Amino acid sequence: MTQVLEIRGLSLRFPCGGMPLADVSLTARPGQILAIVGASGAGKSLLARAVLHLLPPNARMTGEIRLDGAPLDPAAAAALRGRVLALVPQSTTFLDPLAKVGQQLRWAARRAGAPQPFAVDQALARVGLPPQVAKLYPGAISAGMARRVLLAAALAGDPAVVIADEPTDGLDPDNLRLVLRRLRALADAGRTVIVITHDLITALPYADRVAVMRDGSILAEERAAAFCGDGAALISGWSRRLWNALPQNAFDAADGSVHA
Ligand SMILES: Nc1ncnc2c1ncn2[C@@H]1O[C@H](COP(=O)(O)OP(=O)(O)OP(=O)(O)O)[C@@H](O)[C@H]1O
Ligand code: NI
Repeated sequence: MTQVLEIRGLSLRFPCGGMPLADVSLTARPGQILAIVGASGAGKSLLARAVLHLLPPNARMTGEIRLDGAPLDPAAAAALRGRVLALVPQSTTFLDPLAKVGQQLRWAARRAGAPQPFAVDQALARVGLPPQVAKLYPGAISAGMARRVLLAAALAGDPAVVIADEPTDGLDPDNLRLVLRRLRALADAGRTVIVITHDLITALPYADRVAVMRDGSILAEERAAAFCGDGAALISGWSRRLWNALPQNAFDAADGSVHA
């Protein structure tokens, strides 16, 4: 099973200017959750889409992406997408409004080569959804339910590499924990998991490593544990600024400011 995902010197340009990704290098490893955190517009979703070669047609990409050492070019990505390499997209509009949830999960499972018949009820239960949801159209479920349906669809074929783009957005605390625990369990079972989020505080207890992204660049890559305690193990000044902004540290900031 291919699992080590390496991104080297990845840059993205749009013809009308702008460089939404600038020389991004990252490695995601089996058995770990790599959290990619950054503000809105940092380039997190474009990075996810670049890995799967699902970019806007006018995007020009340079750099290298490898899966277990083999180049992940457009042809390789097309062959592996949805099977070995799964994306949980950020937008719930990726659900087909004209097909029932159960049908969409069966499609995802067939595309992924999962054993048939596919156990839709179990797939729903694993993301905290009752079996009746299978019979509903996306228009009849809430945004938080739709997000979990997208997760269930992405996981239908037990992919080796999972990139989840804001998988907890809009979820209540119980379901948020359920989703992150599910992703943690996948990593513990040897899968390679990337969680993209603007919410460091929520992701931190589940992550192994944290990459901090801003304006299309990776500013820092740290062990998640380095954000605990006094943050002395943090390597980068950027990470320290993030650490200062964690609620438990807000009033301990060296300069006394909440927004370090
Ligand atoms: N098709 C496109 N053409 C031009 N610019 C784009 C295009 N898609 C995205 N961008 C720009 O690239 C930047 C990064 O976008 P991206 O969606 O990756 O951000 P993000 O970090 O995922 O933000 P969010 O947290 O809001 O989801 C943004 O400034 C955005 O305007
Ligand atoms: Ni995004």
